[in-house]
Amino acid sequence: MKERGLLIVLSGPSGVGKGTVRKALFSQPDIQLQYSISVTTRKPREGEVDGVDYFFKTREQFEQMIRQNELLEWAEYVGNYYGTPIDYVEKTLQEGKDVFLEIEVQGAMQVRKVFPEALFIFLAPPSLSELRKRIEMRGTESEDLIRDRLQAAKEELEMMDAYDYVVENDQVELACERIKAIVMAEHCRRERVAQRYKKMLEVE
Ligand SMILES: Nc1nc2c(ncn2[C@@H]2O[C@H](COP(=O)(O)OP(=O)(O)O)[C@@H](O)[C@H]2O)c(=O)[nH]1
Ligand SMILES: Nc1ncnc2c1ncn2[C@@H]1O[C@H](COP(=O)(O)OP(=O)(O)O)[C@@H](O)[C@H]1O
Repeated sequence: MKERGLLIVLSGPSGVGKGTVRKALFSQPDIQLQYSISVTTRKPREGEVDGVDYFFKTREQFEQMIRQNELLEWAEYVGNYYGTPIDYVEKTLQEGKDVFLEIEVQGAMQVRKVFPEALFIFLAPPSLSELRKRIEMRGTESEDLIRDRLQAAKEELEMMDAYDYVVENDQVELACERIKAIVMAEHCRRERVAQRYKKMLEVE
């Protein structure tokens, strides 16, 4: 039977650079990850494509997915729903591939209940003022929404101790290298545990 893939969960406040770091990570030839596309009721930003960045749904459609147990986790964040379709995650892990979730903290805590063996990484900003600068620089949100997201950021930062690793996103390339090192180390650890277990069974 094929070994199950590793589930990797990346969280961090809005504007910290999750999307940017993830894209850098996915362009690296020496690490193969499968991105789980989330469902959201948020309106698409300019340039976002349905089925690539998110599956964009109405609130009714989203609530139906909740009722039909189609989501591994979901949360309401700054007035919109976000959730992870469970089928893709389950199927891909079973194929032995690593799955990468980029989700906020409430959802991450729900994932931990279902997949305690997943790897939880929190991407942290160098400072709150740098975080504000990055959200403003991106220019996708109004002043009101920036304020709400910064408020949510403060609550999210309080949750970082619940993660296995905290990675600072001071520079994109460095953050990307750190995450890569964590994933590779976790693979080695799992391999060692599996081998020890196998040996133990051989002896008995
Ligand atoms: N719980 C949960 N959060 C998600 C999911 N997809 C995205 N998010 C998070 O929702 C928050 C808002 O996402 P978005 O509106 O795209 O803003 P951005 O992170 O500032 O680009 C971010 O923290 C995302 O990581 C999901 O499927 N479930
Ligand atoms: N290490 C970094 N240094 C400076 N700017 C960054 C860094 N990482 C990301 N950014 C910029 O910050 C803004 C928010 O990044 P984004 O990836 O959209 O964040 P998130 O997905 O966490 O909301 C973007 O304009 C991005 O180019």
